Amino acid sequence: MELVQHTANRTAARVSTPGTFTRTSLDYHPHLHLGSFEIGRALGRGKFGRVYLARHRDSSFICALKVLTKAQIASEGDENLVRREIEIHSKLSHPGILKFYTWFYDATRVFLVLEYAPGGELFRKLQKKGKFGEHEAAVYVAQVADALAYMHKKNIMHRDIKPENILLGFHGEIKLADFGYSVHSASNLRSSLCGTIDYIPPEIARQLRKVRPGKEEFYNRNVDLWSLGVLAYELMTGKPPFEMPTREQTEKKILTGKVQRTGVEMSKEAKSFIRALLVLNPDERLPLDQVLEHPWIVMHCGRIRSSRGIFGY
Ligand SMILES: Nc1ncnc2c1ncn2[C@@H]1O[C@H](COP(=O)(O)OP(=O)(O)OP(=O)(O)O)[C@@H](O)[C@H]1O
Repeated sequence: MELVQHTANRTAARVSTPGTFTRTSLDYHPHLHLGSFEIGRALGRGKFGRVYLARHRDSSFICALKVLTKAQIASEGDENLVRREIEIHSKLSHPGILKFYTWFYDATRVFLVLEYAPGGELFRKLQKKGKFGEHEAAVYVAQVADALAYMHKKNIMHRDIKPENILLGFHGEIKLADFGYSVHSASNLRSSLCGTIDYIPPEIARQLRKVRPGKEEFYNRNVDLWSLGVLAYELMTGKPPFEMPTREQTEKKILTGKVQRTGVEMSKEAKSFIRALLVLNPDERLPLDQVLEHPWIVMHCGRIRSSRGIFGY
């Protein structure tokens, strides 16, 4: 399978804490091992290893097996990232979120048993099509908003919303994935740096640029609202709104909050939707419940009262 090429300036800034990888009792499955699965084609490659299509031999259940190499995790000092991905992902159950079934490990690898998303990455589909029409974009954005509303209710923020982290199910429905940067927002405030440069909100860009050295800048779950606005813009235009030739210029542009003009025609509802989310002050961004009530969403998806409504379950 051809591997996904991320655009050059889509580099992630990461902060990680060293530690050792140990199992958590949660969702650990003591009876599974690699031999329990028939391994099929490679679905893709991530930072720590490959993902394969797999079939559980006893039940014939089809799934995706994400194989992480412990040595690779350790060499990057990313044990906490992986531990967090498992802890958070295993707590989530929503039709718009890729299911995390279980995990196990051997001497050299950690295996995550995940729902198989046959539609692949939304990023690939966007690359192929160039951009989506407003209706298709609104349907995707509404589904992501619905999944985020579920996560935020559980006090978890995703922090890494972007088309690369949105997979597609059998019917083309979204399956939010990649919870390495997600975090419980019990205090509602976290100050670690994360995310991909095009999608980072100004409150994080400011930290990256150390505009206020010595002063710790906090952020909360409203980071996901900004990223949702970036997603809506990119799906409709094919380009993220603050994309610039260099990372530094992109960060500066994000801090202005002024989106690029494109030749792409957009309805006034779509513009108003993006404007309501790409707001510099995190507290003034359109809250998720109002996102689903926004005229742009309502005109394309109808009124969505619950996750049942949008996913038709
Ligand atoms: N459940 C799945 N169903 C179908 N394809 C998948 C699934 N999980 C991953 N993939 C494919 O495999 C690729 C690698 O996934 P993986 O989650 O390991 O890494 P990533 O998200 O691209 O990067 P990173 O390692 O930085 O998190 C994805 O880009 C996707 O194309």
